[in-house]
Amino acid sequence: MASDDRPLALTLGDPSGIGPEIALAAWRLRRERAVPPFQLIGDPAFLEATAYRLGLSVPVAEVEPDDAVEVFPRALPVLPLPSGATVTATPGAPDSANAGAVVESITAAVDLVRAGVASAIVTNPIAKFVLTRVGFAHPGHTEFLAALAAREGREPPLPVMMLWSDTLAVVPVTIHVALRRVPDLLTQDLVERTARIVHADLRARFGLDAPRLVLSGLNPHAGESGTMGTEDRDVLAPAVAALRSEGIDIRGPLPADTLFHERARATYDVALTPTHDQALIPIKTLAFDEGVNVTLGLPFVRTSPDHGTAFDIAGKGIAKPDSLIAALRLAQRLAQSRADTVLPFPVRG
Ligand SMILES: NC(=O)C1=CN([C@@H]2O[C@H](COP(=O)(O)OP(=O)(O)OC[C@H]3O[C@@H](n4cnc5c(N)ncnc54)[C@H](O)[C@@H]3O)[C@@H](O)[C@H]2O)C=CC1
Ligand SMILES: NCC(=O)COP(=O)(O)O
Repeated sequence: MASDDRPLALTLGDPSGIGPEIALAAWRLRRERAVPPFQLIGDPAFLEATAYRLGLSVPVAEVEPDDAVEVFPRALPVLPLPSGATVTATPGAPDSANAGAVVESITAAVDLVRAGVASAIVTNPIAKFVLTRVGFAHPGHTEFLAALAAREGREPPLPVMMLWSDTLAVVPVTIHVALRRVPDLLTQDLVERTARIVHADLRARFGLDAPRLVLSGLNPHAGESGTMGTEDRDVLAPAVAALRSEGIDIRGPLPADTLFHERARATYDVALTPTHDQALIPIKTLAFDEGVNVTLGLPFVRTSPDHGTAFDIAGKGIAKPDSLIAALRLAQRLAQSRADTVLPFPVRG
């Protein structure tokens, strides 16, 4: 089967969050917004009940993996969980009783992609604490998917989180870790490996011949020559020098506070930052509804909306499906990408 013909695998996410309702909304907008065919991996009866509760006329069809594309125009295809687990959930009230189903949906999506039945994975948001309190060992999808991608006897790949939009693309070098741990984790090796993956994936999957990277500093004023912290001078600058000597177009470390205004954004394709929030605050400010979370460095394509479970609005029917739709569309394009396909990186100056 050609990659164009395969559906995307959409995970359940936290069933008490907005994932199920934005999946229903995305399906309703499939024609208007050219949403590519997807199948949700979960409990068909739960999706049906969610549609009913919200007053949405969405037919839900229980499918086999190969049926989704044919079914998609007329019904939301839902593939039951391999274990047959069912789901009950109260919107806005996360319950670790569903942790097994949430995790199983993710592993099933990876299995579908591995088997060549789905072209890419799109994940609905999970609440990390709901899973970790029942022993889930990974801080997020990004790290879990890398563990699932590991080949026997080999180190798992280094997963790289990129948040992408038409306005800005950003990569946090450290991801889900406490701020106080960042200086220790921010090694020259990590910066270099991260930048190499970003460079390679922007070329191979996003079709950019010569991606322009920048790296922000960790400290105020990128350390002000070592007077406000030494990591910028002693760790980040040598990483940039080494990467440049390999032919990677990267500048930095540059002061983070002046890296995200419009003229600065026109000078690069993607900004790498030492910490999670240095990267995610600007993109969620500029493009919250359109932003997509893409995991680079994996042997398969995975995207996700940029937002979380939004328990505060779950079940109210007001959650916007835009970021999920952007994630579905980007996943399809990346799965089909060839070297001659240039995705709209916004920031070409
Ligand atoms: N990819 C994933 O699985 C992600 C999961 N999370 C998880 O989500 C949980 C909640 O995180 P928060 O920091 O509260 O962020 P959040 O993104 O869930 O919510 C932040 C604010 O944005 C609003 N919002 C989010 N998505 C929206 C949408 N589609 N339409 C309208 N309004 C929307 C919410 O109502 C809330 O006011 C956390 O447990 C976190 O771990 C957060 C980000 C990504
Ligand atoms: N803040 C981004 C986020 O939490 C998404 O994490 P992941 O579940 O995609 O690893």
